[in-house]
Amino acid sequence: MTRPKIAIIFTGGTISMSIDPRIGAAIPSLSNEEIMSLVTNIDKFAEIETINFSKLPGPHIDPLLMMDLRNLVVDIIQREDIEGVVITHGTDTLEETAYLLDLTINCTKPIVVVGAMRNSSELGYDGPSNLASAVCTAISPHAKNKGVLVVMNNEVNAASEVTKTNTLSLDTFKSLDFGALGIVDNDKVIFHRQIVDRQYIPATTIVPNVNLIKCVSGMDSALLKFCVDSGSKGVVIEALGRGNVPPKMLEGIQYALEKNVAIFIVSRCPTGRVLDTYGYEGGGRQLRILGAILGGDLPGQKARIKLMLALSISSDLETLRSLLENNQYQ
Ligand SMILES: NC(=O)C[C@H](N)C(=O)O
Repeated sequence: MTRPKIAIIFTGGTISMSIDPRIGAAIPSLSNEEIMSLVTNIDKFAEIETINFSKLPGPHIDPLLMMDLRNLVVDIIQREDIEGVVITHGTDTLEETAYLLDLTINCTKPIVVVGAMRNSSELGYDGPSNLASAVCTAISPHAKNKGVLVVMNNEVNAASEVTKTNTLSLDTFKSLDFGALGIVDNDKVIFHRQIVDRQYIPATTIVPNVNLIKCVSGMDSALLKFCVDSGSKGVVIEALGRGNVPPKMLEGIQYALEKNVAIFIVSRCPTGRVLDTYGYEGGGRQLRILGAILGGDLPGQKARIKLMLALSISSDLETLRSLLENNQYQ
């Protein structure tokens, strides 16, 4: 019987880690073959080709590497013999890589990102079961045309919606606004809903100098001005509530926009979208009139990826607005 062929690209993360006895802490150490040997019985479902990208922990993966990974995935997914691609990744930055892949790859074949919360030296290493679920998702006909998916702990989430919510739990990846897309039940994938708002940004390069600033009460413009003066091409502001900033930040926002540095507003609240509801000083209405762009319900780290990609297409603020807001605010 011919089985579907799946490429698994290994990038590192806890799924590749064990405890190094010299330091008593986890580092990437397992070979791809060692990991695959623990995913018992997967060969009954799929033929696996393993590809090495890196052996890096999540915090060592930067946006330029994410783009290299994206270009590799594009090459592999185009191969006729490959039905789907699975990517192993450190969970700390998994959502950023998954979102970058989702925004920049336009294809029907499944692309699944997976990791582990416990390394292979810990009790209950979850890498093999997560990998098995990821492969089962990649071969599922139902997973076609759904963009990039994140599979962990038997749940399937959309890369555009999911975020890491807990430092320890196996159940850490959640789509806080909308809930999971589906589940992996043994080898079957069951979807409960569709993703309504997928977006494609035809970027093949990325502009890495984009900063993220989280608002706090009483904040002033110092950090914002520092970003602009040190060469930022755009700044994401995790604003307060519905998308408002303390009044002393207005001067910095104006300073940035005068220098053609894009200001992309999201909220520091874990759920809900930003909107220009408030008209007081520093309220969203004023930010929008000044020229700030609104980022919907994205968390800051994903908004930063989106802005970096959009900046590789254009630095014109109005073009950026239409790419980033994508008709959400008309
Ligand atoms: N669970 C994990 O993968 C966390 C790890 N620190 C990483 O991102 O590489």
